[in-house]
Amino acid sequence: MWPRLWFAARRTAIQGNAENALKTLTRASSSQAKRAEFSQSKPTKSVLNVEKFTDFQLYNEEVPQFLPGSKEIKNLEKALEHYENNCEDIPIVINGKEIRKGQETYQVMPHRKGHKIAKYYYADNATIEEAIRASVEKQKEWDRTPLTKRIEIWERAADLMTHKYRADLLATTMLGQSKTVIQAEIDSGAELIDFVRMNAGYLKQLANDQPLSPQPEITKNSLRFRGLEGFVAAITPFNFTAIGGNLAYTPALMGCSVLWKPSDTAMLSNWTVFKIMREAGLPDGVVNFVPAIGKNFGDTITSSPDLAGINFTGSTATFKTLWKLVGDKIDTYKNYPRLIGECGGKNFHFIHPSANVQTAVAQTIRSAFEYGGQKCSACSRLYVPESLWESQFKGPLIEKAKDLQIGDVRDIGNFYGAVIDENSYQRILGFINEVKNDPECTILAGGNLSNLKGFFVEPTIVQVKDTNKRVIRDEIFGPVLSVYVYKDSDLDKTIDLVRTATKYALTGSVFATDESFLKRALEEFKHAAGNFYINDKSTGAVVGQQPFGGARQSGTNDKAGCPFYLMRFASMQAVKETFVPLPDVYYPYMNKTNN
Ligand SMILES: NC(=O)c1ccc[n+]([C@@H]2O[C@H](COP(=O)([O-])OP(=O)(O)OC[C@H]3O[C@@H](n4cnc5c(N)ncnc54)[C@H](O)[C@@H]3O)[C@@H](O)[C@H]2O)c1
Ligand SMILES: N[C@@H](CCC=O)C(=O)O
Repeated sequence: MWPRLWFAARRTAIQGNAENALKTLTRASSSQAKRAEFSQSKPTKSVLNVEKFTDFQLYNEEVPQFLPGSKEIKNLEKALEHYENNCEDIPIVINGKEIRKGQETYQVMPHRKGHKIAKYYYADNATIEEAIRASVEKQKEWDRTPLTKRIEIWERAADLMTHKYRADLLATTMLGQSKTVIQAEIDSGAELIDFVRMNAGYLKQLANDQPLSPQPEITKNSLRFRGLEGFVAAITPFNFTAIGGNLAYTPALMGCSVLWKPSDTAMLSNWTVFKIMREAGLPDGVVNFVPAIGKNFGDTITSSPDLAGINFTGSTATFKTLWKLVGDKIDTYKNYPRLIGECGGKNFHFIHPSANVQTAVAQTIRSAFEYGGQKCSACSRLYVPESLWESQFKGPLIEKAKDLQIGDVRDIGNFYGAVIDENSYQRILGFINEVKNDPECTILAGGNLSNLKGFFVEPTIVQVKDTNKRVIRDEIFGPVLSVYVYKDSDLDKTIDLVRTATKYALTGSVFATDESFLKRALEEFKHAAGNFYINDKSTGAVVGQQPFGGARQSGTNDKAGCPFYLMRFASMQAVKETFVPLPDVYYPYMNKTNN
């Protein structure tokens, strides 16, 4: 009796009449009551609460104008005064405990290298291990925190960053990373706030996207988010405060616990982000602040069986080192560690003979020299056709580069400040000396450097005759632009060259008004850039508008600034809940009844 009623109920439900299906089930369950020892007597209810969201805050933060006398300028001036005159003592923070021990180190202002703005401590291996243990413990608890609660913290943090602490974020980024006010704002203001607010919005969208449950009275299917079991190491670069915040806190939003190793040369701004997240209500231990010597940190985290992921942005060489360490120890981990790495670039501007020259020149100057070329997306190789070069392009390009003023970032007339540190200065000097000694390279602008007061490098333009030169092939990460002038009749050959000349594939732009060429360019450069621009510069991706990342040696292309990025830090669990009993094993066609 019972199985027939059960299958009848299923059939009715499949036909869409849920109410009748339930009535049939009720009859079935009453006939079943006598055999309660085999099965439940009535349908059960769902025990899994799947949170649903309706309000998604998906909008970009407005960039203020910073006009003289404006409120934002007054606030900024005050904050700059404060951070210039108070050397902050930054601790290691593990599970809320502030630790001030280990090798003492200082962060200086790159444009005034004698001026210290922060003192911090390198965690030794034992301290890194302590942070790992604390993170692994915390993850179990944090992962049970409802999404709604986490999202509230992120939205509160975005508000704190927008209002109360915006000037602090900007000032610490300007002084510590030598950014002009506008470069600091598009990074530690707008982009950081966008990451924090929009990632919370993306999580709501993702959580709403639940699997099919065609017979919800009988079976409910759900997908629930789990953080990565163990800990995630966020290893972050100097050049974007926003990247530090995104790399450390997006895994946390998704239920992971994190060891954040900030860059030595972005310590003060990254510490400011950490403090804001703490004030917003993030429980202790979810993100642990662990400055350390890179190699010690890399060796220690990859030696832990609990390593669940590495969220890295920085140079290709460092990422490869980490990948190799993980590969060597793959048999020791409890999970397969997720490896997320956004790395270097050698980004191109390709000028077609039909291009609007004025735009192409202006966009190239901005892309190559804003923040002294220290964006992974900066244009560092320019291809110009012979038909435009001497007659229209070369003069304005050189003139504009020579016109750029560089110096202290507090002087608003300066286009950029200093490069980040002595290492960077010496690397750039190496490239410039190489081209000075190479008869196949001509310096068209700049080429002078000074590290007396700070690490200053003039905007430098180098024309190369041979595209195999290191200066047009390797990442320099400084204000050095290489130009190759191609014969108009060699268009096809040059396209090929642009595509294959480097190992990177991060960003690239084409400038043209010829539509058929632009359509062709979309195909030709499909794998040459993760972020591709038409008649726009290769820098300046906006969260939610141009999700960011490149392939080949430029990284794992996980596209920060869109919902897919969040999924890298989630290990989903599919849950099927069945509300009706199954008392027997037979199918109707078997024509068997229960005893
Ligand atoms: N693709 C992107 O989205 C993106 C964005 C920003 C910067 N970048 C790239 O970042 C680089 C510049 O940043 P950087 O100079 O800070 O890079 P970096 O590789 O020198 O350092 C990045 C981080 O790795 C740490 N580190 C160094 N050696 C380590 C090791 N052995 N183990 C573990 N950690 C180690 C550093 O201390 C720092 O925190 C450029 O190559 C740039 O193109 C890429
Ligand atoms: N997302 C930034 C680059 C970040 C890397 O340095 C841009 O698009 O310019």
